[in-house]
Amino acid sequence: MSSSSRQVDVTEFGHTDDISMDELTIQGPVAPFASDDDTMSTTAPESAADDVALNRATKRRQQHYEKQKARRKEKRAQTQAIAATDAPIFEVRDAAGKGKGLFAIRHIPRGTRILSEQALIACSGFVGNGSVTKAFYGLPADKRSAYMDLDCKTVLPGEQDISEPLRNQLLPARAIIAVFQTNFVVEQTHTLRMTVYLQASRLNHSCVPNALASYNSAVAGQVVHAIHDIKPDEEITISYIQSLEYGRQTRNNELKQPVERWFFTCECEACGTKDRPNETSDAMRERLNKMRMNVYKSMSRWIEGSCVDFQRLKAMLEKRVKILRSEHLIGTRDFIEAVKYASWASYITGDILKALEYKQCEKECVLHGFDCDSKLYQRVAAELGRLRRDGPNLTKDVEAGLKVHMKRSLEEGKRRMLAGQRFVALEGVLEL
Ligand SMILES: C[S@@+](CC[C@H](N)C(=O)[O-])C[C@H]1O[C@@H](n2cnc3c(N)ncnc32)[C@H](O)[C@@H]1O
Repeated sequence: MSSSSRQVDVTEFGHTDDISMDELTIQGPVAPFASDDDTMSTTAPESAADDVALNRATKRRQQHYEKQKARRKEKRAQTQAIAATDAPIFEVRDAAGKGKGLFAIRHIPRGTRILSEQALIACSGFVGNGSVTKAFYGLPADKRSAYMDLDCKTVLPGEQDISEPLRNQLLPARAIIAVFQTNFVVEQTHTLRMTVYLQASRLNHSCVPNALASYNSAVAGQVVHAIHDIKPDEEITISYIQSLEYGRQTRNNELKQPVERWFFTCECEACGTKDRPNETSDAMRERLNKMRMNVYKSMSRWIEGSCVDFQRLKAMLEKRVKILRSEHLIGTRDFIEAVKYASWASYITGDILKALEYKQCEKECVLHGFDCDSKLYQRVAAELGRLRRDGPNLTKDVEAGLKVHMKRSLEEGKRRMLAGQRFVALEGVLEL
């Protein structure tokens, strides 16, 4: 199917924010789609033999979906059982060489909401030293002391040669800023805000994270979900960087962008140690980076109206998904993006069954990583529902949705970059 020159509506594919929960439920087995569009011919039966083969394939798929559905139901029951008990599922403990960290104290199944928390301090608009100290002094005494107990590794300009205790002794207000700089997260609400949390701020970084942290507007705060099953005593980790599809060196450089905030070099299983770097993983992540860049380039060209070989793009995206799996990155933002694009590319090349499979996978990952009260889940579930219902008749919507999504991602990237740069304003701390 040629997709480069087609005129498209600017309706977002499947986007709706006010969808009912009924619409979000899976709508039974996938029906084979017949199409009067010859570009969809891979899914349209041409003879009785094709018909029989297609029915068999559909039946197999149906059984596969039923099994998956039963497995999901069982998992969901497990995570709900955990959420229903008041017993803590994690604790804050020393994490060798990393300060403190969060550790599971019992088995945490994938998809469990590990924590849901409101910000201790939130600053919006132009965030500078003044707004952070003002927010701090607005806290009750017990919260101020809990805040000051958070990590404050940050070294501000001009103080490289002063030891950490002395730095904070000399300039107490400086410690307030340093705690903020070490722990803030950037959140997209109706505006961009920078926040510090008491518990979520204890999460350490890994390039093979087992949890995902996000802002959830339904709870007006951070939520953290297990994206893998987590064993008792295992550390709960998240990724501090936007993408994990980079080689080791670049990932560690990313941790220092746009300014050094955290002062550590990651030694997770994907990084290895300085003396024994994990070269196999490094090669895989470099490959992922190249693939991702190629995908972005192709997509940008496509947005600008050039022709793109979607068959090749689809093959590359499928490879990307495979490598992400082998790197244990299922459920991460990178993985969700990869399956989303793989679904789009499959759809555009006429492989609707694959498009459905990838979309189902995306929905499952979003369910585990963000849960059903997130806007993202509601959107993806609605997209899957529409894909199931309307199959091949969505071409325009799919293409338009893809373009809107790509443009939005690029803008979001720029906004986040600006937010990070804005915070460099805190460099002026020594003038307090
Ligand atoms: C947001 S805090 C995380 C919690 C912190 N460890 C604590 O004790 O409160 C960020 C700091 O944790 C440490 N950290 C996080 N991830 C790490 C890692 N993978 N290796 C070493 N240190 C890490 C760094 O000192 C960083 O400045």
